[in-house]
Amino acid sequence: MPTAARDIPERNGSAGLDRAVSNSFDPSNSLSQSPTATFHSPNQQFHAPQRASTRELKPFHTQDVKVLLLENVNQTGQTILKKEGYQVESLKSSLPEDQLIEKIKDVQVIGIRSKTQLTANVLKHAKNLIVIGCFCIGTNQVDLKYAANNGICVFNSPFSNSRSVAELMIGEIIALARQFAERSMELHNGVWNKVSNGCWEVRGKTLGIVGYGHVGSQLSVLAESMGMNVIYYDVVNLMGMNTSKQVPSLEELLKQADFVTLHVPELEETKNMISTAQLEQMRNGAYLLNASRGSVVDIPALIKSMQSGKIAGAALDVYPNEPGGNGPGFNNDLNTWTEDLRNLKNLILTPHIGGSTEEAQSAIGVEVAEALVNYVNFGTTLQAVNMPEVNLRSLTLDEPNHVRVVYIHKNVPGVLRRVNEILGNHNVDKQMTDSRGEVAYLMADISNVNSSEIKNLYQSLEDLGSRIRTRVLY
Ligand SMILES: NC(=O)C1=CN([C@@H]2O[C@H](COP(=O)(O)OP(=O)(O)OC[C@H]3O[C@@H](n4cnc5c(N)ncnc54)[C@H](O)[C@@H]3O)[C@@H](O)[C@H]2O)C=CC1
Ligand SMILES: O=C(O)C(=O)COP(=O)(O)O
Repeated sequence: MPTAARDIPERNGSAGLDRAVSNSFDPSNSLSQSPTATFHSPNQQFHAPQRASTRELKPFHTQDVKVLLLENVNQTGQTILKKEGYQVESLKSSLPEDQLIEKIKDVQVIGIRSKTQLTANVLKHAKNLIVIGCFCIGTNQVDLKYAANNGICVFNSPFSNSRSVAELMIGEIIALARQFAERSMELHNGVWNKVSNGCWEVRGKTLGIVGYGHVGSQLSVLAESMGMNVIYYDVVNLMGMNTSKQVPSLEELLKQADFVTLHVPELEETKNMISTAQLEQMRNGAYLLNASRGSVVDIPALIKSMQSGKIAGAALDVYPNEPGGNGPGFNNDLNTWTEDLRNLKNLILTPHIGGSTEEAQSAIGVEVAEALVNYVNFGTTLQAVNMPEVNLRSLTLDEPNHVRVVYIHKNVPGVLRRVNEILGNHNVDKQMTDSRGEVAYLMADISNVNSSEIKNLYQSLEDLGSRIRTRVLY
């Protein structure tokens, strides 16, 4: 388990508690001083949950907070984090594991997209890390359980790129039906090939959506507006948009659909969800689209089905292994079947760009960066994907000697009694606690705390056997 130093930045390898407490008690920033002299109200644009008269809470000087952003996180997100005073390093691509391990040792905050793998092996080196921001929808690239059990909160952006993915699917459905990519490639090579054979309108055709969540349901509306019939399969019973209809099994969907499009998360159950048997169940001359995760389709099986003519076309945006950055690299070294795939006709290959639009990326940048700031500065876990959602009304400027205690602990009996014995010498103004699996999250605002008492308060909580992480914000 991490030591106390995890929660607070270290310098020159020394444990950070003394420094954090003394740093936070810069004489000009003393709790005993006038609150208006000490605290200023947070910038409303970036602290949506806070109100104008609320007080900023900082665990340490914000300029000590180090943030590593990978995979070209949008400028909107970078701006928000820099405005807080955090030290932000932003790289355009992901990092190989050994370099990632070196970098992650230093930072309190990391921001990634779909490529960077934050496995238990990487996270065990992240001794100072308190929060991960996935600037995307998927969180399969993070070991969420390991993170929670080690007090690292994870946030994502649940729907800001859903529309972009749905629009890409619409473009690709028409492109496949008209063999558009093929004709364009031929003409780029100087070949005029005017054909109608095997080219169709999409009106009146059936679209089968697998996974009717944020992306699937958006796509459903767009497809119906082009006159397509929409059916969908999902493990959850969901109300269909407009006249779309849920079917009881994947097999039923595959038998009926002219176009099959996949929008499920990467899970054990969705691995190779479309393989030889499922491709056989599809209609002759049907089309397959995958913009979910590369593991969902058995690509060698798809190659065979396309070579035999059973599947008339496909569009792939995601692959089991994807390059770490832009440039050459989509070859057999990455996935052994890449050359066979590249040689197929009526196959649209895109480099995981489903969510890559200006609109989506700038919205995601704001959403995730705000969640990170609210977590670092205020302990708020609203919208967290691996921790219970806990928030308290903000402390105001009228509450000068207040401290916010955040205590992440093992979800075992008797912890609250012991925590409240420690907090009990002060007035607990408000408290919220919730649990998710093995981890519980407690937030309490307590009053009448002298600066000299904070270190003891922190240490007493740290000494409890149930402790995962303690943060004292004031
Ligand atoms: N290509 C790209 O750039 C992007 C890819 N994605 C991928 O698309 C996936 C879906 O995104 P959203 O629609 O936002 O997710 P979502 O969570 O809103 O919807 C997923 C749906 O799949 C269903 N589902 C789960 N397991 C299933 C199973 N075994 N069979 C059938 N249905 C199942 C769920 O019940 C849910 O309704 C994400 O998890 C992500 O991996 C998301 C955004 C961009
Ligand atoms: O949002 C997702 O889950 C995606 O797959 C998009 O990922 P990206 O941000 O483009 O790496």
